[in-house]
Amino acid sequence: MDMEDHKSAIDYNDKVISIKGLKKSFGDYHVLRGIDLDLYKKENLVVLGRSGTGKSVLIKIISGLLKADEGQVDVLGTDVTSITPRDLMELRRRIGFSFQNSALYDSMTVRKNLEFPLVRNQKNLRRKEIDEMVERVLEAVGLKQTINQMPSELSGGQRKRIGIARTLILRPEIMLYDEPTAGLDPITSMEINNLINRVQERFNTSSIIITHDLTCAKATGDRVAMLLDGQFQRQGTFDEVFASNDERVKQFYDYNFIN
Ligand SMILES: Nc1ncnc2c1ncn2[C@@H]1O[C@H](COP(=O)(O)OP(=O)(O)OP(=O)(O)O)[C@@H](O)[C@H]1O
Repeated sequence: MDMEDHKSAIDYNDKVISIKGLKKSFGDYHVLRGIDLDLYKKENLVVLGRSGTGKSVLIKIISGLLKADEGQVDVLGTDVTSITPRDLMELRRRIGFSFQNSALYDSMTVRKNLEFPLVRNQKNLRRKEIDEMVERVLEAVGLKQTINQMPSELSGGQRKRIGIARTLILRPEIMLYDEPTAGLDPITSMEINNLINRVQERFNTSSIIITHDLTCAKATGDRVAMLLDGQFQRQGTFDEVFASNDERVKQFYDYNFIN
């Protein structure tokens, strides 16, 4: 990392997400049973939880794709539980999604893939501005040399990084990463973890990182929150969360630490 890369200070006076008493059920199944969670400006928050505990449901509620049954969900100063469709669209532009299925367009070069969201969202950009923005995000993910390549010529890790670059080009204030290291080998995973941290520093983003890769959690999380039985039972630094005698926490640690 170069000299200008240093961890930006988290601003604990600025909550970008504030969730209180969030509940969500599907029929008789109570997935989220009273969630309280804050995300601060420039913070990386890792959400841990076993498969099926409601991590994706939580992200969908934050991004307005699912409605909460109860509770308050403030995102960038707006309550998404009572938002109009138009305001929701505006809000979504300020959020970057890095999801497992956010695939690149196979028939377009890296450059075209990166231009795509820009050209669609900001109609009046000049060629020079577009080129500069593409180069800036490519540089940020360390893949300038791939600009004219096709996605099929890239490794899985490189494709993931280009996907993150494509999200960054719209300058999101919040980044949501869903299983960012799933399916990647340990070294490639480490590169993605470093990138998540670099994005936070360079772009001053606040992030929620959903994972069950504990190496990723430890490397990226300023704070870790563990979802157990529909609630965040434990929140704190990685070490604080796992310094627990709770059998469920111990079990999670034993089965998920890949290294
Ligand atoms: N639209 C829906 N309708 C009915 N049930 C749903 C719906 N969405 C999610 N669920 C249920 O809610 C529970 C939590 O799902 P969710 O996808 O949030 O889990 P997760 O923690 O993200 O798990 P994973 O790590 O496997 O992705 C699951 O039991 C799922 O079947």
